[in-house]
Amino acid sequence: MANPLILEQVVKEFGEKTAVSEISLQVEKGEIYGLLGANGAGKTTTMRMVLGLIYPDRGQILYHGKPFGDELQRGMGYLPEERGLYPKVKISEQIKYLARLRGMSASDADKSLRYWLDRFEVPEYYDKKIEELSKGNQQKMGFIAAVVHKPEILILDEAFSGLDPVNVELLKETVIELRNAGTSILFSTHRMEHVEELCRNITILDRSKTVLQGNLREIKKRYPREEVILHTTSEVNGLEQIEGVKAVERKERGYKISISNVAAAKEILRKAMDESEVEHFEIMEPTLNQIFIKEVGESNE
Ligand SMILES: Nc1ncnc2c1ncn2[C@@H]1O[C@H](COP(=O)(O)OP(=O)(O)OP(=O)(O)O)[C@@H](O)[C@H]1O
Repeated sequence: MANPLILEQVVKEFGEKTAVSEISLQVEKGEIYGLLGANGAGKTTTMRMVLGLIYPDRGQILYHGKPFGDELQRGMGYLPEERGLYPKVKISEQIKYLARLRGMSASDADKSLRYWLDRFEVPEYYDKKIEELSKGNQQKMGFIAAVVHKPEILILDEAFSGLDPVNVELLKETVIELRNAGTSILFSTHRMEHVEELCRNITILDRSKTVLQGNLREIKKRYPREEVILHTTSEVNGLEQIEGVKAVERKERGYKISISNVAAAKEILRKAMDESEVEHFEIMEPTLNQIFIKEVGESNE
């Protein structure tokens, strides 16, 4: 069966401005796909096209192998970056209304809404208005509005921004549960650690263009390891003098050392073992944050 969501060379222009140029990607069933990029890179525009809110100028978007149609909208959920719910309407009214629009029966919509309010430990919000809630709690209601009808494809644009750490964890757990239940999730964020935790495949956009794409594990393997973490029982002198060592940072429990080649790492370990006792030695994989800055930073220079 075709993947739930496929973008093929999708282009969007606003007048002279190309917001998205030839993006291609595929989101599989039960995966969280990361869409990353600096401000203005084209993430929201891409998501709005996936939702059928705006149309591509070229290329195509396929849902289970088919182009966009009314019935498809029912299978999608969207948490917009900006808040999308009416401030003065009762939460239960508007979320149930949205669920019914997307094909749920009144009783299923009610059941599902109550399930989610309980899940987020705020059953009393059923009778409240959005304007009565804090910003973070409004965001949680936006999330419920996106998932209340059990969509197959879920679009999350900066879903965790503005939430406190406890609520970030809560939403993260929920997103993982939805993925495990088979939901295909297109996820945009500026928080690289969330991508590292959640996403299998990623696309990094830079000023409308795809600059990096693929499986996150494999991408990380392609980048050189340029950092060593070393913990020893006593001080090790002269690490800076080793060939290939670029910088040595003293940390609470040892050293963080930037290197330009693997030979330097071996030499660091040898010296540390000669002069002290090594408690921990690790040649670190680059973080996604470092990769992002490398790709997006360099092309902006
Ligand atoms: N309706 C529009 N009319 C004209 N230009 C637009 C429109 N929507 C987006 N753009 C432009 O397209 C580019 C991509 O914008 P988009 O909102 O997709 O970026 P983004 O990656 O979501 O950024 P951010 O991280 O800041 O949310 C920007 O330069 C933006 O100014």
